[in-house]
Amino acid sequence: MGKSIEVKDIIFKYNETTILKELNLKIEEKAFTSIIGPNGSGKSTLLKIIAKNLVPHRGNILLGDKDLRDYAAKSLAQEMAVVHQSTEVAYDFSVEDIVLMGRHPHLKRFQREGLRDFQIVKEAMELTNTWHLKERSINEISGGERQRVIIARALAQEPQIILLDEPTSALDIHHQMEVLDLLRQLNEEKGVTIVVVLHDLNLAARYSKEILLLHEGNRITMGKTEEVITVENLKKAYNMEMIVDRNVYTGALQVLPLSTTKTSYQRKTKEKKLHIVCGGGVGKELIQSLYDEGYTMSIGVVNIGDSDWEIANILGLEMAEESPFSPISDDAFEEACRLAEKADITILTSIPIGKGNVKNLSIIQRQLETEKPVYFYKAYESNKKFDYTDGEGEILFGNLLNKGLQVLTSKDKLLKKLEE
Ligand SMILES: Nc1ncnc2c1ncn2[C@@H]1O[C@H](COP(=O)(O)OP(=O)(O)OP(=O)(O)O)[C@@H](O)[C@H]1O
Repeated sequence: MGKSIEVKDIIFKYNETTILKELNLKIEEKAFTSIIGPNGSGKSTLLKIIAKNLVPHRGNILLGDKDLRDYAAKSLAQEMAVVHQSTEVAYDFSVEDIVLMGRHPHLKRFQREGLRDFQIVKEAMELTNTWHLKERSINEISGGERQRVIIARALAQEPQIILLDEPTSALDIHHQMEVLDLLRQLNEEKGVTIVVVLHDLNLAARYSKEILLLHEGNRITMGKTEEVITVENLKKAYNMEMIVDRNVYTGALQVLPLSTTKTSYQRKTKEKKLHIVCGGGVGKELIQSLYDEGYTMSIGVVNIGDSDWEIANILGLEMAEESPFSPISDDAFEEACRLAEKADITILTSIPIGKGNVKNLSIIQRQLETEKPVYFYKAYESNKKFDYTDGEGEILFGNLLNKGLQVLTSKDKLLKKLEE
């Protein structure tokens, strides 16, 4: 049976500096909890306290209903395995010997490992893709391989709880996903509680059921992933603007940090004013780049809540808005035309055209009737279908090209054109 972890009124200091400030939280059994927060917020310290590697100055930890202080090292190791950040190993053990060490909490004094122990070790090594390394020295394999070996040792321990501090930091993208998929599998199929410190917010959002967000030793919030990964919470912790939306392929929440280098006071603003016709997240990177370049912009028509709308909202841009998931109304259309008229240049992005937003092409048509430049920013060559109107969009778009809509196929070309 798994056990919950309850952190009660924990205060922890290094010398005179208070690192964790009266922290309270509960991680239920079978949870998959990520701990996130900026550098120095106390994530590793908290993990070490839960692992009983550090003793708090005040407060206590309950594992199930028993105080952590009442656990002997061996019985704690039967419940909980820990994968620390630094995976350096002092002695020249073979990889298999290192993983075998995971069996020690289950052996009696002087008892040798039996067949079952070797089987468990082999299984753990196969799951972590390390079996082929078994005879190599732990100090003569790569950092990423070593990290997977240490995870194999934790699995061989057959714990109900696994604590991991940045287990993916030395891994390439393939192995990052492999490790997190494995942790998810252990969690879902065997009910193992996973508590993992992660820096990568996108991985945390994709894999966790629950997230604890720390900032300067305080808990900003803890809850379901959707409740924690919000623009407001991330801003409080990381002191920067981020966009949060859902990945169109995986459906997972994703975080796009906006540039920290060009804060508003460092930005040199440009004279020219642009109007961007975008939507569905197609324009967000362009909007950020143009903003960093110093352009004043308006956008629309966009639906409220769409990720293009979100970035424009954060940057305080003027917008012609429509209600979420609603077709463009006449009022929103007129507002967008008014904004485009005020602009020096109008830019159409590669938006998919549906019945709801086909009016956006009419904004471009109107602008083409003026003397002002109008560009189509086609960020990538694609044969992907863009017309979902049964042909109307394609005809309208063809008309725009005939009327002189200029196509620019890279951001550099667009930026150069804007400078003319
Ligand atoms: N051994 C130590 N002695 C003194 N101070 C320490 C020690 N270890 C950590 N600290 C300090 O405690 C604070 C919290 O450190 P901790 O490693 O828990 O943060 P973290 O959130 O895990 O950071 P990171 O994301 O950089 O790994 C930091 O200010 C750090 O400098």
